[in-house]
Amino acid sequence: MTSSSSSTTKLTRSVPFTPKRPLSSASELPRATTPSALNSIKKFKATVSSESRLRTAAKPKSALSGIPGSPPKKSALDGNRPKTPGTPRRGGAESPMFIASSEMDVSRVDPEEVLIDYQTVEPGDVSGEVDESLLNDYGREDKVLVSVRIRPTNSHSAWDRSATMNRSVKLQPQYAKSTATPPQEFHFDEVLTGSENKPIYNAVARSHVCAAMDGYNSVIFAYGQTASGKTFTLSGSEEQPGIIPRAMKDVFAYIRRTSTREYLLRCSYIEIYNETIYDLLASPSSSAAQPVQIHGNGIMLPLREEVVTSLKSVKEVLERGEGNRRTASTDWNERSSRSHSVFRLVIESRERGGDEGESAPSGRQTPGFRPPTPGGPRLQARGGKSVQTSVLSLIDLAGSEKATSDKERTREGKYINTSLLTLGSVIGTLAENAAKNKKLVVLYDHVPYRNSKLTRMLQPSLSGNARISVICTINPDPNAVTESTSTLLFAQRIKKVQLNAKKKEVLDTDALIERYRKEIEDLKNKLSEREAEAPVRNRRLSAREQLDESKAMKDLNSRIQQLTKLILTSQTVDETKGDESRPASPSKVDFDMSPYQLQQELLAAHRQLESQATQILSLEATLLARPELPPDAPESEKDKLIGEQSKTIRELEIVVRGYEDNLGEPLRAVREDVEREWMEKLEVETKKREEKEVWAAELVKQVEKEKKLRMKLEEERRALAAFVSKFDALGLGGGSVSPVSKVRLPKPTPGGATTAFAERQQSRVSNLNVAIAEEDEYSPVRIDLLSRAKAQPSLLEQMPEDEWSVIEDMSFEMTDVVKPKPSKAIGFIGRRAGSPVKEMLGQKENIPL
Ligand SMILES: Nc1ncnc2c1ncn2[C@@H]1O[C@H](COP(=O)(O)OP(=O)(O)OP(=O)(O)O)[C@@H](O)[C@H]1O
Repeated sequence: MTSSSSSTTKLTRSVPFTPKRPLSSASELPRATTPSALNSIKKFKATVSSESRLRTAAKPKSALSGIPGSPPKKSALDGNRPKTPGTPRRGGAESPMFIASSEMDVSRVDPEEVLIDYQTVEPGDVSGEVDESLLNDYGREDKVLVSVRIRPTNSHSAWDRSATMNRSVKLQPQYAKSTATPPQEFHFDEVLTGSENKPIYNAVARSHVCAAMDGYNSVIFAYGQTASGKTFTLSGSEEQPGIIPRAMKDVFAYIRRTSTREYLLRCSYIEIYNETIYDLLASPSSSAAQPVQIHGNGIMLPLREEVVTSLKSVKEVLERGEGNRRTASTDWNERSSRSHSVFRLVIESRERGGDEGESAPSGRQTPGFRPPTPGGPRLQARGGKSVQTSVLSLIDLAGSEKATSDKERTREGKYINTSLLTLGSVIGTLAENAAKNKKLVVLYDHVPYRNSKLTRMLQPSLSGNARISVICTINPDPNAVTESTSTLLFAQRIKKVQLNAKKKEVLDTDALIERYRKEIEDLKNKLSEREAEAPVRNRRLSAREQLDESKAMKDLNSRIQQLTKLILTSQTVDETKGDESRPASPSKVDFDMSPYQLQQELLAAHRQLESQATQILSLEATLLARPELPPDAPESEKDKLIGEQSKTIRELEIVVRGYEDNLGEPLRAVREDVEREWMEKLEVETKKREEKEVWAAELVKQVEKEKKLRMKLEEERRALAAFVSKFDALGLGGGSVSPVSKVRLPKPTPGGATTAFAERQQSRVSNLNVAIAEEDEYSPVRIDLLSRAKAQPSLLEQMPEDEWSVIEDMSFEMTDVVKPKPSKAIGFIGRRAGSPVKEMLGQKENIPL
């Protein structure tokens, strides 16, 4: 924390910087030692002050000289933990202290890079190197630590910060509104600049992180105009990790080095967008359906809190929350935070050893940190174990801004500006009240906390129960002088706010760590009871029951292990690291695997189980963290709770219904498509069928007709046969010689009666076909009859052969003697039959041919 000369030296070197938006054009002194990652950043040079007044006076070279690789300072090794700022030496105070909300922006964090494992923590990053005198100073004054960070610029800076020991900033006279009065000079704890985040963290945040680990609520927030560098300061970049990743690294480093205590960490991540609080760790749908509400004493519900046991798990939480954050491109910032974001780490800790049957390990001591004595002598005397609960809140406020060209951005800007304005007036009132307090005025002004979600959430912290560090970021461009002045005035006001943070160190049976510890003890007792009874009991039990019993004992054991794992100690923190380096589990069991590989497989499986168990416990914790109403609570409160829960259920139902509808819709659409397609096909088929039915009816009609014709023909055939018989009788009868008898009937020849008859038949069929054709040109019957007519043998052909033989016998020859005379009747048939048979047949008028 101490701003040493070394750090100063470092900071005064020119630092590269490329603002994402074109702020200015000129560049100042480029820095040769710039990390390559910052290549895209335009170069600039700015002098930096990272020293505080007292620090400079007391220890010109201290903590910051202990950058990576530096050995711990002697004072640290003495075991005298430096006091965190504002620490009131009132150990064991039981005054109620509630969790304050906190905000932080992680949008630029690359956890992979910044969340370095605690084992690789550089000595310079260890909290123990914080300068004790500095911490004492901040603690004694109980003031907010106010720093200003001037963003590097490529153009001319409107602000001069080198006036007074780099702790003050003054507007250059040529940019002042009036030349009559010289510009005001602003004084702060730190006035910093440059693109390096490490000195910023050391100067403005480290002491507060340590204070949180020591049991004080701590709030660190960045305030300033949009695009002035708030997110860069809190989250940083891959090359320049900001306060959040550095703070998390310090938390684990602190645990690793504090062998006398055990810790339980859980974190949450929220954002305030358009005056609604969203849980960034819940799914976006449930977070939207059920926004977080602030209840009495700043308690937020429903809020998802996740137990974290390693930097890796913090990284996961940060990544998840970051993914859900709202950022957008504005006129001033390519990726502007459109909401206030709060990352909170709840730290529960208690002294190790004693009732949990563990002795304090002989681990390394945090350099410069004396193990805390929880509860103080009073609690110790009671024989209880006090639990410390504190919250570290890291807040990235959305930037104050003018109206933008985008309608939606302007609407967001309105909410942002309103909440920042409320924050300003709250701070103003608090500062006035602090002044009145000094003057022993009893009547205080009302503080308008409730005028915005942000101030409501910050109420517990702002009303004094937290260590606060504010980093006000300003854009040094001459065209941003108005906004920068406004930011500096805010910073000046907040400096006057009086704090009185206290540790919450009580016999808290509700603390999660205590509940877990208690559960572990109960489980251990159960396990040892079972183990003691095992020899006797096993004799009575069947093999099956013995198996069940051993499984139950295994379950007990694994639950104990899971719970134990959540409680972090200087030793388990190391174990967590070990777990993370294990290889991933192979998906299939390979019997050719070596025993070592199998063991690794087993370990990976165990790890997976444990992480699931951790998740379950985390959820249990969330469940338990919900407020419980005592049985004697007023009915109105019960009704309110029931009402809220029913509302939640209803909202969830709506969400579920929405999902169902969304799922059902495509199915309905598919069904309709299929039905439509098949309906069309069905219609076509129905039409075809109807046509075929008509066709079939026509066929039946024609067949009937044909049948009738056939019957007629049959009659004719019979008549003809009868006639032929009669004719035969005529030819053979009486023995008398008649002119006829002299006639020798010729055998029918193809050119004779048979042919004539066949021709007639053919002609009849043709006539018939013509008739049909006239009726229906396309009648199937016509075609059928034609084909049949061709295939149909003539009546004579159908005549049995023996009958033909009769006719053959009857055959006669036409002689000149008996030459039939042409008659009308004969003429009737004679037009086509020239044979004698035809002529004779033609005499039979009743035979239609
Ligand atoms: N000290 C700095 N050194 C180098 N780059 C910086 C610095 N401060 C800000 N920047 C760059 O300027 C741009 C805007 O910064 P940043 O997003 O942090 O602004 P902001 O105040 O968070 O804006 P908003 O309120 O709109 O979210 C970013 O590209 C960032 O990397």
